[in-house]
Amino acid sequence: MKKIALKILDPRMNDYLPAYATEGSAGLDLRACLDTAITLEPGTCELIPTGLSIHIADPAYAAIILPRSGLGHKHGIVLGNLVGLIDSDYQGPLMVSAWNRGQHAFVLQPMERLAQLIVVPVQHIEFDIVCDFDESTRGAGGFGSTGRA
Ligand SMILES: O=c1ccn([C@H]2C[C@H](O)[C@@H](COP(=O)(O)OP(=O)(O)OP(=O)(O)O)O2)c(=O)[nH]1
Ligand SMILES: [Mg+2]
Repeated sequence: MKKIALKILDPRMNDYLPAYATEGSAGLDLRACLDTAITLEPGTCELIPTGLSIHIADPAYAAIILPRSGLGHKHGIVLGNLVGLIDSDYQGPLMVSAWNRGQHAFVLQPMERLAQLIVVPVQHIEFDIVCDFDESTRGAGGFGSTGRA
């Protein structure tokens, strides 16, 4: 298994280290490392510390922060940046932008699971500047060009 350096910024996180909930889980839950509950009013966005920092170090990997489906679907709590991208050279605190896109205030409790982190492979590329592409079946068709049903 790939090892990634993890720094525990808040000692309370020792009891809440991110772990895969099941053998097949893709995501590691990230918690709201707060001292007191905060209320996310509808339409507002708050940057929430996770109490952790990671250094992936290997440019062939990145981490992605995603919403939790239950919070997003039932309570409207998603991410202010929609998706968070953690660069392999980032060493700062892992933060979650919590956005209440719903109609009701949401009280976020200290240490509540707020979002999830996945680690994904990344392919660095270089560009080969061309005037024309080799023709593909799709060509420039997009945005529904293949129909709906
Ligand atoms: O949800 C997020 C998104 C980003 N980050 C951290 C890790 C990431 O490596 C860094 C920069 O993120 P990004 O490149 O998406 O933001 P930017 O607005 O382009 O900032 P920068 O100019 O620092 O790259 O911020 C988080 O902690 N949480
Ligand atoms: Mg950036």
